[in-house]
Amino acid sequence: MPKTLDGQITMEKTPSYFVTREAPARISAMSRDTKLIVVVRDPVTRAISDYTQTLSKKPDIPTFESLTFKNRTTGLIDTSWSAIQIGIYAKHLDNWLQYFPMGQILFVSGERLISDPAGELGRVQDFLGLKRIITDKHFYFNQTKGFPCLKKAEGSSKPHCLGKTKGRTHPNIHPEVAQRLRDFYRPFNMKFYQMTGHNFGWDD
Ligand SMILES: Nc1ncnc2c1ncn2[C@@H]1O[C@H](COP(=O)(O)OS(=O)(=O)O)[C@@H](OP(=O)(O)O)[C@H]1O
Repeated sequence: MPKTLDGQITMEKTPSYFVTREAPARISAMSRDTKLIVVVRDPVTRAISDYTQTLSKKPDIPTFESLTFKNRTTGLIDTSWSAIQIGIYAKHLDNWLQYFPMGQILFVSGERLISDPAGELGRVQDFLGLKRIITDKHFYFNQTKGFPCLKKAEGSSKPHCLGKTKGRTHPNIHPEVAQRLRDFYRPFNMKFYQMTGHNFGWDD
């Protein structure tokens, strides 16, 4: 990490940090004051999104259903499959709380990042002790993309949406499979809501 000067904030983003066992100890050893931001979304949608991303690179992988279950008849879920494992947020958070207090971690709602990007980024700016520079006026909803986009990209006068790999169409998952996954995640989600003091609304 480069040294941060007064008035600067150094940021580093890697999706796998949150689920990497060694990450909290290593980051804490580097700087105990590091602020941590984690974007979380409904773990069922997250698993399907994860699968969709893998499928786009390896079209020959088995179906989502066959990877989800260890045993389809009993409904036993394969928790060793990373797409499932990553969504057990309470378990991963437990690991971080051994090294960082809750006040140093901000959980951003992936759903609200889409429905109210300025509101969610407002929380991020407050958490980082920044003035709320990014507001509603920076975004518009792009009907073609189906997502919010920036009215102007940084250093440009043109609108900017995230790339093609963000916001892919998900395959249809059998409702029974999705329901079984909802039931699986519910207790972990409840624990996560309790730990963070925030109901993300995935089980409403
Ligand atoms: N504004 C905007 N535009 C496009 N996409 C948006 C936006 N805001 C959030 N999202 C959601 O971001 C999801 C992709 O991010 P990833 O989690 O794959 O990013 S990363 O690879 O972990 O960095 C992606 O998930 P998928 O829909 O499954 O592709 C989106 O739902």
